[in-house]
Amino acid sequence: MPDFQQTVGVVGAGTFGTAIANLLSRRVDVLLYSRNPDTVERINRERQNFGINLSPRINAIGNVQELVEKCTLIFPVVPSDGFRSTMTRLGPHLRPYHILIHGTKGFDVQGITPAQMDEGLLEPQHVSTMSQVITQETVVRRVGCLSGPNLATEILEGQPTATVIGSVYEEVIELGKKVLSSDAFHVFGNNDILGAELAGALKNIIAIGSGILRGRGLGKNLQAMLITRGLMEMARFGQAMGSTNSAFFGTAGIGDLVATATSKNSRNFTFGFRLGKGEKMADIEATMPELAEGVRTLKITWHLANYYKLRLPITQMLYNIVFDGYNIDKAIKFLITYPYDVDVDF
Ligand SMILES: NC(=O)C1=CN([C@@H]2O[C@H](COP(=O)(O)OP(=O)(O)OC[C@H]3O[C@@H](n4cnc5c(N)ncnc54)[C@H](O)[C@@H]3O)[C@@H](O)[C@H]2O)C=CC1
Ligand SMILES: O=C(CO)COP(=O)(O)O
Repeated sequence: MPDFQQTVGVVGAGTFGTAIANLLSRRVDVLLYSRNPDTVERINRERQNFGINLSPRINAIGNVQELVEKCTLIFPVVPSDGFRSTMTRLGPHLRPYHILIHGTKGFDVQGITPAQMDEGLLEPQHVSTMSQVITQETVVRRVGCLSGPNLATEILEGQPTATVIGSVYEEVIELGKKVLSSDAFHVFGNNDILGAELAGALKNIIAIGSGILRGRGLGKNLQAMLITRGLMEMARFGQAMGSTNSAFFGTAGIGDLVATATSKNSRNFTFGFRLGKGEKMADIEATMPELAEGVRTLKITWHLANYYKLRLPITQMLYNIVFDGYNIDKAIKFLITYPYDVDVDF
């Protein structure tokens, strides 16, 4: 494939969108979309975002139609609860020749009210991954996802890491590799896009748990066990949703799980850490402008696990702690004494 010369779009000028824009700017010109006109004006004036200097190849833009007309390849990187509305905004301008590779790690819920969900009425038909939302809301078919240990703060500092582009289309993987690969960013490809998306979303739940343990002052032994058993729960849930196990044991799974579940740069870990220190959910919510994705994912996963009749004790205890105020020390005791009888059980 010859060098890709076109301008590439990024939708969402948050920390990860900015990190992706900076990586892309090593190879291509980038248009970074923000829905906030003040953000667009500030980025273009200051040439900085989150205190990081932006490459001269990055320009902020507030007009979605212009972005879509100028860019064939677009990276949507907005939180999962705003993803569908973002796609409905882009949808009328997108054409079948567009390629979308998203970086969002969460689930979409549609066709059920929050109250109905709380009544236990959530079913798989209500839940979509972001790639599914793209194909539901737009004519674009060549879709991929980015998933891996990609803490935005580290990428913005220029630290090296790796990612996976999940897509059933080889050309999407190849194009993603072409525009993103560098000596600071290794890009793998995997045709199991569902597995990559599920792994990226589910690991945030375990990262919350790991943060709780750390906040409680507990050490590496227990953290290691949480990660080990947490990975099993992720894979088991993934199987129920139709993915293979393999994605959970690669860069998008164990790779991202270790990074997110051990880093104070992770919002999910930090959310858990603050819970573990004894802060109340409402106080944390009030001081986290964009709440950690894992909180939403935990609720959706717990309801779907009930639907599938899965036994996921860590997910269960985290749900009890986060949404019902269950005592953390009792939850830890429950898990330590849980009748796990097999070490590797899949
Ligand atoms: N921060 C990180 O280290 C990483 C984040 N991710 C994922 O990337 C996604 C975005 O995360 P961050 O950039 O960290 O979040 P952020 O909170 O820093 O930024 C989100 C951005 O999206 C914008 N936004 C929200 N709803 C929107 C909408 N409906 N239309 C247009 N823009 C909208 C917000 O204004 C904000 O600028 C999340 O799903 C997260 O899980 C993935 C890998 C690493
Ligand atoms: O996906 C992540 C890192 O790869 C998670 O980052 P956050 O916990 O900050 O959302």
